[in-house]
Amino acid sequence: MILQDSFQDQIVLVTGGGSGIGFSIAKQFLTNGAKVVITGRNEEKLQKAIEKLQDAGEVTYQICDIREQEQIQQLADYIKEKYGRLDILVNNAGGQFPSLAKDLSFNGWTSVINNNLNGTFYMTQTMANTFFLEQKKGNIVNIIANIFKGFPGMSHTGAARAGVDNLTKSLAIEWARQGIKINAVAPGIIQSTGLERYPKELVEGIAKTVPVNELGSTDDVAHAVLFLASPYAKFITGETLYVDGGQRLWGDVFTL
Ligand SMILES: CCCCC/C=C/C(=O)SCCNC(=O)CCNC(=O)[C@H](O)C(C)(C)COP(=O)(O)OP(=O)(O)OC[C@H]1O[C@@H](n2cnc3c(N)ncnc32)[C@H](O)[C@@H]1OP(=O)(O)O
Ligand SMILES: NC(=O)C1=CN([C@@H]2O[C@H](COP(=O)(O)OP(=O)(O)OC[C@H]3O[C@@H](n4cnc5c(N)ncnc54)[C@H](OP(=O)(O)O)[C@@H]3O)[C@@H](O)[C@H]2O)C=CC1
Repeated sequence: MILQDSFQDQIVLVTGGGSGIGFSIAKQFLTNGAKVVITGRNEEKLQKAIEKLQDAGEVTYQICDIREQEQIQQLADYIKEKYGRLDILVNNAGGQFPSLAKDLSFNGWTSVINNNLNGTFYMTQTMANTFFLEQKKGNIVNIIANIFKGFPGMSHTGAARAGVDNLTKSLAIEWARQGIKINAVAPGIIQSTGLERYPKELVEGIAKTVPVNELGSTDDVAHAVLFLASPYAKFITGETLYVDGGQRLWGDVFTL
């Protein structure tokens, strides 16, 4: 993507940047001149990612569970001390597991809501209060999922991501006059480390359920994120961009 140095020396935070989609987002920002902080819960994973990313530009990591408000404030303090500002937040960290609603324990439901809805809100509010509202400038991109027709088989994450989809619209308006833009990217099925954790029988042949007959790549998602964070999208806010090969419009994601 030609971005004409749009991200030169911009400070970018990518949650869950140690693997998969988040790793590609971090790499693309670095390649386009940004300084990037990646976060996650697993230090070894983050260190390995830094080793692979450091040739592309200035990148550091912080351990931060997005469900832990104290850890999020510590992360904000780290960025404030190191850079004095934050330009772009990518809320990519998240995850869930397949389960029919009837089999979900209350704790299983809560863990997925916490991970994908509450964690995203905690991170967004903390970074807005610490940086964006004071700066009167900021750009937020939330990674959600294909929830266009609901998410049968993963109703917990469907509910959580629909919450983030709507939060994106609300905050786009609440913060529009403060120079803050917020959009979302909804990936379809992406060939990534995350997908490797799903049962084989669910994933086998899944590309056939995608109209374009292939899975997306982590770079496909990263390109959409960079577009929304770039000046090319300066008049776009409160929007969700589907990166799904048309899947939201056609058939089932997986057989129940
Ligand atoms: C095939 C189509 C794919 C569709 C496209 C989507 C793809 C992706 O999003 S891939 C990328 C995402 N990566 C992941 O999803 C990572 C894998 N998931 C997780 O790491 C976890 O599921 C978690 C983060 C969502 C939950 O972690 P945590 O809160 O630490 O969970 P606990 O181990 O404490 O368990 C809490 C609660 O949840 C139940 N549970 C956890 N995993 C499963 C499971 N695989 N199946 C059923 N139930 C599960 C667990 O049993 C606990 O409940 P209780 O037993 O009642 O206490
Ligand atoms: N791959 C796909 O087909 C799709 C993916 N998505 C979403 O895209 C995002 C990236 O997924 P993908 O790259 O595929 O999968 P990964 O599992 O590789 O990435 C998820 C990342 O999030 C981090 N993470 C998860 N929970 C937390 C938490 N509580 N606090 C901090 N970090 C956390 C993980 O790091 P660590 O383990 O170090 O905490 C990991 O780096 C996720 O939100 C996912 O649900 C949505 C639709 C489809």
